[in-house]
Amino acid sequence: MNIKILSRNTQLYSTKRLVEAAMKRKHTVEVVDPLKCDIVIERRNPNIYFKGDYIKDVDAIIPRIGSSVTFYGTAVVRQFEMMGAFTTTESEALVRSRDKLRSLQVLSRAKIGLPKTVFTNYSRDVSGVISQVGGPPLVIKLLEGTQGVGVVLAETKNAAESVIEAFNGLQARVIVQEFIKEAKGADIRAFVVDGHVVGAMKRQGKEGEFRSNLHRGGSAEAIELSDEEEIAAVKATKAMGLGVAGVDMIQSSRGPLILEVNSSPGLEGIEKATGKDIAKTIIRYIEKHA
Ligand SMILES: Nc1ncnc2c1ncn2[C@@H]1O[C@H](COP(=O)(O)OP(=O)(O)OP(=O)(O)O)[C@@H](O)[C@H]1O
Ligand SMILES: [Mg+2]
Ligand SMILES: [Mg+2]
Repeated sequence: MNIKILSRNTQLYSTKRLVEAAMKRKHTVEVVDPLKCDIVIERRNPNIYFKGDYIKDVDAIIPRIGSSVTFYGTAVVRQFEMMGAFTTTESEALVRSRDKLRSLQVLSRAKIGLPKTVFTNYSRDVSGVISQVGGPPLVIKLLEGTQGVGVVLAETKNAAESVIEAFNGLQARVIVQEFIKEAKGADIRAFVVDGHVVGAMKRQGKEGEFRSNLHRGGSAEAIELSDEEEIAAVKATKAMGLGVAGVDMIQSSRGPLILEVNSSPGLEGIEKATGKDIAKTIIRYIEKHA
């Protein structure tokens, strides 16, 4: 098959692994920087112009779209869809996943456990918002953060008020969320491909850090999910409409709670923690569906 990996950087671990896995299975594979693609639109003839030529006969694409280029990256994914290529991440699902508020709305309708979350447009009544989520300590998140940046723990009412007011002053939209203390700075990343959990790890934040993100210095180890956790991860991925997803959840006293569903989850952490060939699993998923 002719597979394109949409990625800005051929040297990234995930990109390299996907290229390697596709080659091993005898596919033709190329890394395409979505920002270097021109989208050509005319009657009944959707095209993409890349490096001086039109891209032709693509069977499948694997979008690896960073959150800073969501708009253009999604347009390129959509164009490949118009050209009839199979995609491991549909453009609609990609956009949906990039907005934490929209994601939580979709997940809540699908009856998936979530930390109680409040979104307010303009918080004249900051203290009302704070009491909605059960008072401090609470978590404040930028709507479009990633890698743990823009996720703040406010331990007192005063701290919560100042942080919310500061973000509002910067015109940054935030959600306010109950803090799940029992998680003790740990979370679970479940990697889902084609409706199945293909690997899972528990991440622990470094000493004194409530965020478990590996980019924030957390450590990871492979774990076996409980049935309840596995069902939650699969259900969340399905609700988001994603073929490949990294589902983040925390263990609470009332069961697993989903924090977010990532649509371009990195392969390095999960492959190193589990020793599994996740890249190959993604290529096999394409072989089954493209
Ligand atoms: N409500 C909460 N209660 C306890 N811990 C939380 C809560 N929300 C987030 N955390 C911790 O903070 C981390 C980062 O939060 P979240 O996943 O929402 O942000 P992110 O910036 O999008 O991260 P990612 O890089 O995984 O996309 C979580 O992995 C978890 O360890
Ligand atoms: Mg995220
Ligand atoms: Mg996360």
